[in-house]
Amino acid sequence: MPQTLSPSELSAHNTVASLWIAIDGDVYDFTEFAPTHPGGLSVLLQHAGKDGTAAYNAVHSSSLVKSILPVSKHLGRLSSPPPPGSPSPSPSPRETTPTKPPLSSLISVNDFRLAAHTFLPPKTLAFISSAATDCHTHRRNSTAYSEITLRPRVLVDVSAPVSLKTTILNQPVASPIFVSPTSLGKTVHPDGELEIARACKELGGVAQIVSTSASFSVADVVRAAAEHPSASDDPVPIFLQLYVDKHAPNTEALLHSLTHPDSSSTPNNAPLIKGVFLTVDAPVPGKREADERVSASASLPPSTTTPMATQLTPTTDARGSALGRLMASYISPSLTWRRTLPWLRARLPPDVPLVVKGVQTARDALRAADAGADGIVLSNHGGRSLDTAPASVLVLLELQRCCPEVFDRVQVFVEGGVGRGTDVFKALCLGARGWAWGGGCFMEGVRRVLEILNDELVTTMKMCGVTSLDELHPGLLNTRAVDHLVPESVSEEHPYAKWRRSKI
Ligand SMILES: Cc1cc2nc3c(=O)[nH]c(=O)nc-3n(C[C@H](O)[C@H](O)[C@H](O)COP(=O)(O)O)c2cc1C
Repeated sequence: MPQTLSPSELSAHNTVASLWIAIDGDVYDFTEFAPTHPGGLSVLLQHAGKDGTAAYNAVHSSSLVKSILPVSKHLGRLSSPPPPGSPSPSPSPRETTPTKPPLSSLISVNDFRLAAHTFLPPKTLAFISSAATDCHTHRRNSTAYSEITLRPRVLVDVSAPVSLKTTILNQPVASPIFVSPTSLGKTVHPDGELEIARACKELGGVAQIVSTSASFSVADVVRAAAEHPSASDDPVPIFLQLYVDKHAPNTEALLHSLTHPDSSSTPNNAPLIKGVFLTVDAPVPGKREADERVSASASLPPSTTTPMATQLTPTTDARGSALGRLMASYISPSLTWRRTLPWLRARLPPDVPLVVKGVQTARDALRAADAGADGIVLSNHGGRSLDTAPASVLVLLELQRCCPEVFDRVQVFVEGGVGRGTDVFKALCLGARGWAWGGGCFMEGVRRVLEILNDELVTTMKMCGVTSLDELHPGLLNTRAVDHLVPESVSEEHPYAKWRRSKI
């Protein structure tokens, strides 16, 4: 006999920490599922603690909820189900004035992600948290790490302090963890990318990659870092993430301005950037349905300008309102290994490294090395581009299995799967030089997030019996649970399925 729950019991569970919704008279606990809801957490929050029957039935079949949630999450029957869509007795968090939780109460990256869902405006949230179609890659980026287990060494003296200092593309940095480019920083924080630069400085010089579609120019970001008072005087290495413009002269002008600045911007007219990360995993925008669904006018901050890219006004079209898609229409879809890399190389001073961001196979890692790239980022845009592309840590394993020599030819970085210090540890053990974090989602507390990740990395190292980054190696991991998912050769043929023209 199922338990009976009253509407007031239901209404008490109206937050990300405890998120219950009634559907067709049954009460379900969505708390664990909510962060991975393909339509976005914010939609579930709108119905948290209430009867969501009408909204649910408008988009889902009645059986779906039962197949998605385990039986244990079906909590019981609602005693007197209110008519669909009727207001709940107590207001949901969305109906009250949202307040930001104190930073000190957030102690993990996931805490930040959940907190963002409680106070960011719907459109901002949809833009930063959405991923492509069913979000499989987005999820697998992190679950693949959890399938890889650690092999700790015990009774090792780990009393020595751990230094995370290393180099990235010849630049000294305070940590192998650095900040990925995320566009339109102002949608999250009025100072957007400037705030990230300040945090990177306070942490003793963490590398920051600034998006072509950033809310501030690279020159502004460099200045913000330089002018920010901080106990550490170590410089913040700032890199440009490059989307090549359909109108190539725009890109040429941008690169020229960053590599040949006037003396008012940098001493000795040195390049403003320490390198260029060319993004190659988004020749066309991914289909991010949560972003398409929320109207462009839904509480978007007034300023969504991109000083380094073609200006566009977010709007709505027949496919929806995705900010990511509408703002990306300046990006060229016609880049190639043969034309684009030599063209870019010729436009950069020899000491400004070029990195290919978005490599997803061993074959393309070799192509990047052959094309003279200095580094590659194994990335799928955080699952925002092509759903069911492989989790990036699996591509790292693919390189180890199929073309280990590539680690001697280019610096290999990994990103995707915002997570834990243990994830960073695993990527470093597998030969990654650095691990980039998609910082845009949490601009507000970027310093604290980086501190948490660094702290978790150090704890993991000590628990595994190592006190220096040089001591990390694959033998500290057990990858058997995912080894069967890793391709066995760089061949681009399928291992057994053969293409044949139909004879029928
Ligand atoms: C809000 C947002 C904006 C992004 N903008 C860009 C961008 O302008 N250029 C780019 O190369 N990648 C962009 N990315 C992808 C990130 O650089 C990175 O690949 C991804 O966030 C890594 O996955 P993670 O978020 O799971 O750490 C963006 C990601 C997010 C979440």
